Amino acid sequence: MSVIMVRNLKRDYETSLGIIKRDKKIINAIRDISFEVERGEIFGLLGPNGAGKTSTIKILTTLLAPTSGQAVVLGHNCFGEEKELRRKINFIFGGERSLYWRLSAYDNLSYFCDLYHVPERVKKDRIEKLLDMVGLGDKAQYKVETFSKGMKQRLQIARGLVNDPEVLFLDEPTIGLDPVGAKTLRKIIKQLSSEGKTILLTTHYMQEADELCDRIAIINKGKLFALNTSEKLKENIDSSVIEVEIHTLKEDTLLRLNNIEHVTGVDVIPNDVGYKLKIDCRNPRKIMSLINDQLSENNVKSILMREATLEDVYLKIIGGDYSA
Ligand SMILES: Nc1ncnc2c1ncn2[C@@H]1O[C@H](COP(=O)(O)OP(=O)(O)OP(=O)(O)O)[C@@H](O)[C@H]1O
Repeated sequence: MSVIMVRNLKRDYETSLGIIKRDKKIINAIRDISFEVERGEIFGLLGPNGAGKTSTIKILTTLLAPTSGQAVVLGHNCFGEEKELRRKINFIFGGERSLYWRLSAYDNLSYFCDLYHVPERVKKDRIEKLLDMVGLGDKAQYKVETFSKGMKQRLQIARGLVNDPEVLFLDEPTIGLDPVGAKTLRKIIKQLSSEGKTILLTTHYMQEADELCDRIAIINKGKLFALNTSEKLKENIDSSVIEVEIHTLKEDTLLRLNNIEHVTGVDVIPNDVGYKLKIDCRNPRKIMSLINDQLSENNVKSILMREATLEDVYLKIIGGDYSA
């Protein structure tokens, strides 16, 4: 049985418009999403702002009722069996301020242990172990208000583990962290998964998703657009990219590039130099000189060849369409 099972999930919000708020508008935040997550998996939900990621996590963590469809975690219905489920899961919303800043790190965790009815005989050991795990063992008695953002975020992770949850939901866990802080957090997330915890996370950082996630779901406008391992997602798009920076863009350049055999698409991104052309292709070595020929009048500044990244996949799927 899958640890998380989402089937034909839908969630609408009703909002009022205008000053006297008589006009109602329905927002279809989740239109139709289905996926399953297995035990020990790190599962990533990617998508632009407003795609429906947080709403999905809120439903799975029993904080929001679905409009229709099924959301089942650890065999418990997320709507109707909240009490049983809440003991076994936990969640962390990146950048949240659920910690008590006037209390020490230890006392914060102690407070949250009590909320989850963690037995006194295991409480002290668990708190110490968690503080060590997130690298705050020597800061146990320091007040949270003296902590940096990264330290607070790591304490949030510890807070999310006080009830030893089987499933952990992380909404943008590394948002606002410096590269070292984010790396430390990713290491902790991997360690948790290797201990058998199931993790569902959202992130806007493609490299992070690539490094962490066993499987990735890309959603947009409340619908699932792709679901697979990062490797398979990359294989499914044409697997190489030639990036060219040019000073000038001639009228027929794109047409000429698109006519080259093995070229499957060209994106134009204006930049400081003039334009960056992202040419999706197969057999890049074979067509490199042809591309160079076609760009001879475009004042080429640089040209490089690389394998497709998860960001290429994401941009291809989401395109420039950000309207929710
Ligand atoms: N309480 C609410 N009332 C009305 N509309 C809402 C509410 N919460 C979310 N929405 C709308 O639902 C849609 C999905 O929002 P959601 O927060 O789930 O997206 P998201 O993918 O998490 O976005 P982000 O990456 O910006 O966090 C958006 O159009 C949003 O404006």
